[in-house]
Amino acid sequence: MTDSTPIFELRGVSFGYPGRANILNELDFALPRGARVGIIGPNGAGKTTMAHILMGLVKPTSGRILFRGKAVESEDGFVALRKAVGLLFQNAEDQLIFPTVIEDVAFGPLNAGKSASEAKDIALRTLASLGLSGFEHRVTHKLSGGEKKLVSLASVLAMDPEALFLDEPTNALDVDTRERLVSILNGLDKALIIISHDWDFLARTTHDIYAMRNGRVTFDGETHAHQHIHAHVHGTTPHTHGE
Ligand SMILES: Nc1ncnc2c1ncn2[C@@H]1O[C@H](COP(=O)(O)OP(=O)(O)OP(=O)(O)O)[C@@H](O)[C@H]1O
Repeated sequence: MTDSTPIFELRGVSFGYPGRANILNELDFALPRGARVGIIGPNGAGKTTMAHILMGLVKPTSGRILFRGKAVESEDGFVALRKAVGLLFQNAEDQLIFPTVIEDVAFGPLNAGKSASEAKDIALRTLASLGLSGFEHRVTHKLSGGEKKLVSLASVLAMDPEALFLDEPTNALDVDTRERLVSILNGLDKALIIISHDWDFLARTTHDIYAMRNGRVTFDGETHAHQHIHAHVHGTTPHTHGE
């Protein structure tokens, strides 16, 4: 692997759910090291499915997944990929499976072979880095939606992945929690790939925008130069960031 080898690649990936037409058609996508990428596309376009195929949770009908330049051909390969690329699920409930916060956040490090005390230390440090000190003994299912999202993120960051894949992270977040997420993500030295309908969020956290259409992902431009519409001082007038 060289510095220019992407962290992961999807090559010629096609997929359709049983009995339905293909939603991914010969899709190609690569995430370079250190890249910060947004993915947009209409509801039902297949963005979440693409994320799940990458992580080995759904098997493509055809095509290949490469991790650090090598084809992933076994569950062990996907285990290694999932350590390096942390997926933040669209629904925090899919991520948080234990009764308490500390158990959820320590699970990844424990599973990766850390001792119980090392895993606990990592979990406490990760929670503190997200402003969640004191949350460790909270009951997970009693947290608010925004708190669950941040604890989910802590459980992913505790694995210290090289890249984060976030699936619609701002859904149902209030303004303050969304702002917190922007500043957390901008403080991370990691590659990012973010699926979102939230233009303003993508403009503030990513550099390149890709669009999913007709089962493929294509480069749509740099975020700062992208014309778009969102709730903003510009109202609904299309504008360029930096204006
Ligand atoms: N397990 C499943 N079985 C059958 N169809 C499914 C399944 N999961 C998703 N789909 C369908 O596949 C299509 C793509 O879904 P997917 O969640 O990947 O889209 P998306 O681009 O992430 O959409 P959104 O922006 O609404 O989250 C949708 O029509 C969805 O209903």
